[in-house]
Amino acid sequence: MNAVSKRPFTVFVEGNIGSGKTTFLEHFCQFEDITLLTEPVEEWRNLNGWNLLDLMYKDPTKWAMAFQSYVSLTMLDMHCKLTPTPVKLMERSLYSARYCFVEQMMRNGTLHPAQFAVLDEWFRFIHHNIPIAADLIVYLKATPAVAYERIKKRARSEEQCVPLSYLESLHKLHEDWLVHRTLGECPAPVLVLDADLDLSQITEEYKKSEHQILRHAVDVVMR
Ligand SMILES: Cc1cc2cn([C@H]3C[C@H](O)[C@@H](CO)O3)c(=O)nc2[nH]1
Repeated sequence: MNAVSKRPFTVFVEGNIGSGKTTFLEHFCQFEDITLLTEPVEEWRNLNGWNLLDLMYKDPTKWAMAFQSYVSLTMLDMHCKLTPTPVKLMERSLYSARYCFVEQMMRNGTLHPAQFAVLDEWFRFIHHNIPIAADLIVYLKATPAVAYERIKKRARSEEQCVPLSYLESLHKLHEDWLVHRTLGECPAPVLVLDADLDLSQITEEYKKSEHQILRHAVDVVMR
């Protein structure tokens, strides 16, 4: 009788550009009972030699559709990845793809309504036909000004042209989706963390999520 493998406790780590998701995920590297799936930015920067991220930021109206189509494919790949561990932490999801980034690009006219309709249809089809598990959403809530400063400091070349106004509208979409619940569907309970805290204080903030996450990682003795 082969053991029926329970699906892993799945966490989406959501937040604006520069909200500190990578730093948050690195905090959980220490636990071997957790599989970390970080955002496949390197795949977006090199698809058969094409840097779709750069193309999108350089000419959004021309490349947003191709970029968001590919982002959705890579996110679906992450959702479908089988993990050997009882806990799976994903950076972002098909939900933030649809309700934050695609929504933002439709509202600011970067995506033509017909292009938006195609991306929305893909999202609906996947959402209704492929089980995309979520047990908890950790929302790293950062004020746009703090996120903006971090982006400048991180200096990812493609992002240097991202204006504060873009972060402000993305922030509002995250708030509507995860806090006010006025946009789209929220697939799991949301734990909001204060992502404005700087590195020294933020580890304390992370510990708030440790309990909710690690209690599903069988071999970790709680501190
Ligand atoms: C799901 C999803 C993630 C994601 C990231 N991005 C951008 C924001 C950042 O500049 C970079 C890495 O997150 O990619 C985007 O435009 N659309 C996205 N959709």
